[in-house]
Amino acid sequence: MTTVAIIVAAGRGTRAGGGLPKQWRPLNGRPVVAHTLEAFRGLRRILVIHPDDRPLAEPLGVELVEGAGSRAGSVLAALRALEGQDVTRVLIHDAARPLVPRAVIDRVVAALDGAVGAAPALTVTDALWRGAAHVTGTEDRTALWRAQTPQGFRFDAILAAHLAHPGGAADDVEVARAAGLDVVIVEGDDSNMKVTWPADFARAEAMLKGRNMDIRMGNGYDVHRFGAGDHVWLCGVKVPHGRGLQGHSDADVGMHALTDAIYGALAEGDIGQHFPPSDMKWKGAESHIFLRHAAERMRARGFRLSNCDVTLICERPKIGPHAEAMRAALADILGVDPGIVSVKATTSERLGFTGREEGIAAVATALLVSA
Ligand SMILES: Nc1ccn([C@@H]2O[C@H](COP(=O)(O)OP(=O)(O)OP(=O)(O)O)[C@@H](O)[C@H]2O)c(=O)n1
Ligand SMILES: C[C@](O)(CO)[C@H](O)COP(=O)(O)O
Repeated sequence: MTTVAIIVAAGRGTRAGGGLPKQWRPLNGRPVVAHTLEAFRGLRRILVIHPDDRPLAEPLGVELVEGAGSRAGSVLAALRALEGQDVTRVLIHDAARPLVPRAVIDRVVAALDGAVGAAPALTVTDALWRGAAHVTGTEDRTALWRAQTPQGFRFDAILAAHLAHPGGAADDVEVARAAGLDVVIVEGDDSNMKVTWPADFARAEAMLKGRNMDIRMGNGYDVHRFGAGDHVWLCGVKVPHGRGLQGHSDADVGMHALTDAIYGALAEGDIGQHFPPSDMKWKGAESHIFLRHAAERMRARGFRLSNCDVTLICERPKIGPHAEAMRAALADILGVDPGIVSVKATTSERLGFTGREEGIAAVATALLVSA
């Protein structure tokens, strides 16, 4: 059983405007048609092009067929090119539908096991009105469908149907129906939109970004012991206290936990790996250096911070009066809005090392999303 995907891309995209025909314009950095072809990977693919677009199409490395002045003419050109090649089924798809989910393609293919033709569609969920500037009536929308592609057929049947058709059909299902072929409806998908108007590019890009979104969560934990001193650094704020925190750097336990949470989300180790305590260069270092580095790594990897949450665990100093300043300091270092930075504190009910005031612990979580 040989199934071939015919991707029709010979139109001029006049409604979309923008100079280059819509299928050659970029969507998230790649031509629309490159996304469409990728959706059919694993199948033999034929791309139907306008002769003027050959220089754009050749680098894609797929089989090319030159189309005609109408969509139906372009489809027929591909069908004729496949004649005598032992092709049993074809999936005819608009290049202008780059977001077709694999599940839709699979449903069409599966339905062809028991039918001559199969095509995806969606029910009409909005009311349908008649009229111009004013509503003059409402259409009955029961049994109405919004047609999508790929439209799949037994090869011989659809070739014969196209050869017999007088022209002017909206799609291949119309051609098939005119030849008396039965076409099964399978479930389509909202993301399988056809890029038709200028605003559709932004909509398709947003959908693509949502589909490819990478969400990363990381956590961090740190502890520093109390020693002599008259202040502690916590989340970038100098807090007066009867003792100080000991450490190789300025011992900002909250900032260290947050830095590790970001490294953790990136799966890039921890502070110790990036700034080894054995390296005297970092002796007494201000901890914003570490947090800035983690934030730079985050941005370089194409992520942004969705939110972060730091909890300081200590009996004293009391954190509440400083929490807002800490949020602002962390947000400033990270280059983000303080609204996505949380700093809070808890005691450990006088239990354990924090309860005995031997040191301060901090835990942090960070959520990163692809930018
Ligand atoms: N002569 C044609 C006309 C259309 N198509 C393809 O058929 C699909 C659906 O058509 P449509 O969205 O109408 O594309 P265009 O005809 O390019 O758009 P417009 O009508 O705005 O010019 C598109 O992938 C288009 O490239 C084709 O291969 N050959
Ligand atoms: C083939 C099609 O995409 C199915 O919905 C549609 O018929 C193409 O219509 P257009 O008028 O060429 O935009």
